[in-house]
Amino acid sequence: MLSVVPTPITVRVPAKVNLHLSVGDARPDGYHELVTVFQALSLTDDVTVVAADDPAIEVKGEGADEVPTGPENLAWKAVRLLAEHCGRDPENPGVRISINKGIPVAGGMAGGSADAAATLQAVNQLWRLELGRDELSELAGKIGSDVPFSLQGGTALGTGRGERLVPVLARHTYHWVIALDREGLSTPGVYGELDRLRADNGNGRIGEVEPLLEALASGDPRQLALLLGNDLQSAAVSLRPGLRRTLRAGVQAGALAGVVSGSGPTCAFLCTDSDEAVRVAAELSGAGVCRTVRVAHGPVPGAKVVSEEPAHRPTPPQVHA
Ligand SMILES: C[C@@](CO)(OP(=O)(O)O)[C@H](O)COP(=O)(O)OP(=O)(O)OC[C@H]1O[C@@H](n2ccc(N)nc2=O)[C@H](O)[C@@H]1O
Ligand SMILES: Nc1ncnc2c1ncn2[C@@H]1O[C@H](COP(=O)(O)OP(=O)(O)O)[C@@H](O)[C@H]1O
Repeated sequence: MLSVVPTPITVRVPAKVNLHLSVGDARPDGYHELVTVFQALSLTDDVTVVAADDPAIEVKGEGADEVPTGPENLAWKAVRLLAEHCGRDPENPGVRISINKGIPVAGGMAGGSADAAATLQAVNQLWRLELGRDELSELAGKIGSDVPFSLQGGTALGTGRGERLVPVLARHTYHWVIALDREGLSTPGVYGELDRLRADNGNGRIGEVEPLLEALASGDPRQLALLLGNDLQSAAVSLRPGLRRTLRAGVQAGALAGVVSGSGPTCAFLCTDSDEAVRVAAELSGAGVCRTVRVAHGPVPGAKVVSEEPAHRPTPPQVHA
């Protein structure tokens, strides 16, 4: 009898930073209406899926210990949703998933969303579903507000919960220094803290998004730096006061500007060019204000298949007796 060696599929997927994150009031469903500009950065996770009788998930790399491997893992949610969508058994999807994390966990850089997006893309190919971009994006939005952007990548304007996207013209590659904190922050916790701060003292709001879109079209990082803004920053700083020091240290080290990424606690610093980013990263890493520092650039593409190789390549062919 002939059996086919299962072919694993690996998808690489980027982190994101919010260049602009304007948060409206809480809606009746508990979500906040957003106007945000996402940019996909070159910190990535790799997600590999392979057909297997015993479904399982394994997580390696940056912060792997903090990532659940059960049904709460967003990659599992993606597999179950796709199985339901195409009439397979969601309890027994016959897929094994391996995640190699380079995106900080609970860092406000959409790592879990990235893994869900990568899994949608990979399983779409594994099961030869041929779902198009719009259909995958609709499924992505059911998993989490950030998941459609992780699929799409680039630079995009997000509205609604953040799931409705329009691509944005970004003329330039931007160079970032990313400061990772010692411990994550909970996204609902940070939104809740913002509501509390606003109820207590009417906490200020960042301005309109149009000037930032113009700065992106001009391609001038100095202009963009002046316009980075995040309504969640005050809430993240309120929960993690040490971030104030981190933000100051990045600018003192020579970054054009710094901003808390999404719900934090990761801070992103925009630099004039790649050499300057390396220099700022070295100085910031010596300042003792964060766990570790990375250099990244953006925009980069969204979730993308990077390999479709045989799992164990004994010697070709892929079919054995
Ligand atoms: C803050 C942002 C900014 O891009 O990113 P992160 O910092 O998490 O990466 C996002 O809004 C996070 O999106 P995501 O992490 O996908 O959130 P979801 O799973 O959809 O929602 C988790 C919880 O966050 C809160 N939430 C999320 C999105 C939104 N527009 N309003 C909200 O209030 C709700 O409490 C919700 O229950
Ligand atoms: N594949 C995954 N990778 C990382 N975290 C995950 C994943 N699936 C579920 N989670 C959970 O989601 C929480 C938020 O993680 P993450 O998406 O990395 O951060 P953020 O929402 O701040 O961008 C984590 O604390 C973890 O418990």
